[in-house]
Amino acid sequence: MVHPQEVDVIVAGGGPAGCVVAGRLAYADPNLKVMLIEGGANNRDDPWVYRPGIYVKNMQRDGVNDKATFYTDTMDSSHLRGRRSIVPCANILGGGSSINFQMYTRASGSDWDDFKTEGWKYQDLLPLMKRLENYQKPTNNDTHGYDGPIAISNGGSITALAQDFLRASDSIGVPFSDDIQDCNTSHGAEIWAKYINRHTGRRSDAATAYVHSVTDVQNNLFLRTNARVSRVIFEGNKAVGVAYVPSRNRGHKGELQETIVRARRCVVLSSGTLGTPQILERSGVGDASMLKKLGIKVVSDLPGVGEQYQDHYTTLSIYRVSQDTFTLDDFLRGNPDARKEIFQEWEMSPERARLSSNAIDAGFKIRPTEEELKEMGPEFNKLWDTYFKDKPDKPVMFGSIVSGAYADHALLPPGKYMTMFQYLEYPASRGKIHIASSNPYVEPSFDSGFMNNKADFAPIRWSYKKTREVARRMDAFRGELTSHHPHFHPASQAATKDIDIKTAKTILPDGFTVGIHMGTWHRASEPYDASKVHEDIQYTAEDDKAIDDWIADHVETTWHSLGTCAMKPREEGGVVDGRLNVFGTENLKVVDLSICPDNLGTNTYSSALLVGEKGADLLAGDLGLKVKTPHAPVPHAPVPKGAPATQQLR
Ligand SMILES: Cc1cc2nc3c(=O)[nH]c(=O)nc-3n(C[C@H](O)[C@H](O)[C@H](O)COP(=O)(O)OP(=O)(O)OC[C@H]3O[C@@H](n4cnc5c(N)ncnc54)[C@H](O)[C@@H]3O)c2cc1C
Repeated sequence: MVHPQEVDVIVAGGGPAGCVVAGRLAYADPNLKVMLIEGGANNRDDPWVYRPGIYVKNMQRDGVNDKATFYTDTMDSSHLRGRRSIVPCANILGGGSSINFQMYTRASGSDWDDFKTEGWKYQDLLPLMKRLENYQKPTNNDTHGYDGPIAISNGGSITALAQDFLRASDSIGVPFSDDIQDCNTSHGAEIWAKYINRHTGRRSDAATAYVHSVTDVQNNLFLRTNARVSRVIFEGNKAVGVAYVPSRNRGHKGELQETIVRARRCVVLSSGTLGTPQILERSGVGDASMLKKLGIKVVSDLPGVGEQYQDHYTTLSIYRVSQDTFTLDDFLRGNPDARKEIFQEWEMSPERARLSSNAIDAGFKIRPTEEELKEMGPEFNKLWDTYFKDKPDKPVMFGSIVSGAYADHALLPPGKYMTMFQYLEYPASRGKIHIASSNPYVEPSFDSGFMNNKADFAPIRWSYKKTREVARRMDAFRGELTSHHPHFHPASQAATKDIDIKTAKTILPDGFTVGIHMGTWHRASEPYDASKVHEDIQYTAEDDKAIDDWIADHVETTWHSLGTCAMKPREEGGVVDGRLNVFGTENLKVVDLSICPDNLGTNTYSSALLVGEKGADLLAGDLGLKVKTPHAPVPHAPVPKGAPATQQLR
């Protein structure tokens, strides 16, 4: 296909939101010329993308074929005890949806109402939430959709650890529910669904669903990959095109080699929360004084660009499990037999293979009780009163279980593990990102802002205790991997204990040192006793301090960046209006998670798709078009004979 130098609409960035906009518009009108420009490689039919269970590999950083860009704090953070945090974000077509962990959750209804923007209320958005889904699970509420391009299911397998987790959660007061993604439930546990098509076993990424589906049947959607958009081209304040450069700056002795493509109708920026503000600033949209210092001509003075960066915060704690539990550890270690078995299983029947899963099979949303709130200190209580108290649909924390260690296995002792993820859903902390040069190859200045508001410590501390109580009550539990827990004083009642000697002997039956008794390095757990009644661990103020230090040392991104180009009034630091138009410009929209003026209590793929759907409708409205449903047939998603009612028919 010959690439035109001028099209109707340019979409800069091929993440979920960008794929939805480009795909929906191109499908709406075969005469409309749409170009999607993506900084990373094409994801089409890449087995390292579509096989769900190998997602952790995407977090390896080898500098050769990285599927992620790794943003590191520019300065040491005093809130992280001198550490710099790292935020990986996607660098591949499909954006986060090509490399993410495929966990399906949705925001609470009040999250959207809190945007306080006409047309963005929960009830306005519900039809679009349904439009995007091909929900492949049974459900008892009317919030899901069945005819959309994005498949959601339990994947090819669910490990036994999930049931163990759900039973133990129930015993500590988190009840089981068959769907806590109804945009309303804020305290409950469930089998965690996945962005996996249950009929093919493949990841349901946004590029396959929205873009490849259209390029298979029409020729008006032009795709450029490995091309980094450096800036928007303006005539006056009207966007008329973009300039892009090769993503890798290897040729031309480091000189900028820009290619220009013109857009007759609109330029849409969808380069994600960390990419979009950089493009805006390089184009002259941002804080005027900062831009002038960098020698950039100001098009629109918007000091809010790049500010109010938000994420969710993850801590993870790792536990030992019995040797007869199925976990992915041997596969993740690269054990040749485990690898062969799991890959072969996928080749034979991907729809029910263990690789057709992310091994994150269960999770919960939780809110504290009155009693627990009292222990959470004044900073969090203040936030509770203003932010959570009157919004009963907002959870404070998520927790989920991984059947295996989410860690570098070269650094772990032999054995089997489970990981508890704790996610803070509405942090009060804020960060920022700004360019340091007009050159698109120069690293930006980044401050993740993690934990810079003290109110964020108490809920994470609370959820660490909660997930630990769940783990201790699970049948598979065989101790704590002490390196991945707070360093409590050894004499504390809360001190962690590693594997029990009986289980240790099943790991290394011929080991001469298993169970040697020195009393210092290793504190063994009691042997497993199925009839034991567990009392909650009591924590002292010193123990709480140990947990807070551990949080500062280890809290990480949840890869849910949002908020740097907020949709709110200009005088309040807003960057876009309710129709996603950039203030002070014409023909320029932002459509990605950077537009969120407040946080969303969810793993954010669902929200990025929803913002994309809303953006597609708004742009279609501007162009006098209407989005067509159902969307073009999704490649590799055939409907088997005797398709159940929840599968889309084609
Ligand atoms: C490792 C990881 C795990 C995650 N796990 C989950 C999960 O389990 N469940 C869930 O719901 N969500 C998850 N997420 C979050 C979810 O994937 C993101 O919220 C979502 O992808 C955001 O969509 P977006 O369109 O706003 O931006 P992005 O996905 O960030 O897409 C932006 C795109 O723009 C491209 N780009 C950037 N700059 C430029 C430029 N200058 N020129 C051209 N292209 C550019 C990037 O390469 C990228 O493809 C995860 C994300 C990551 C990274």
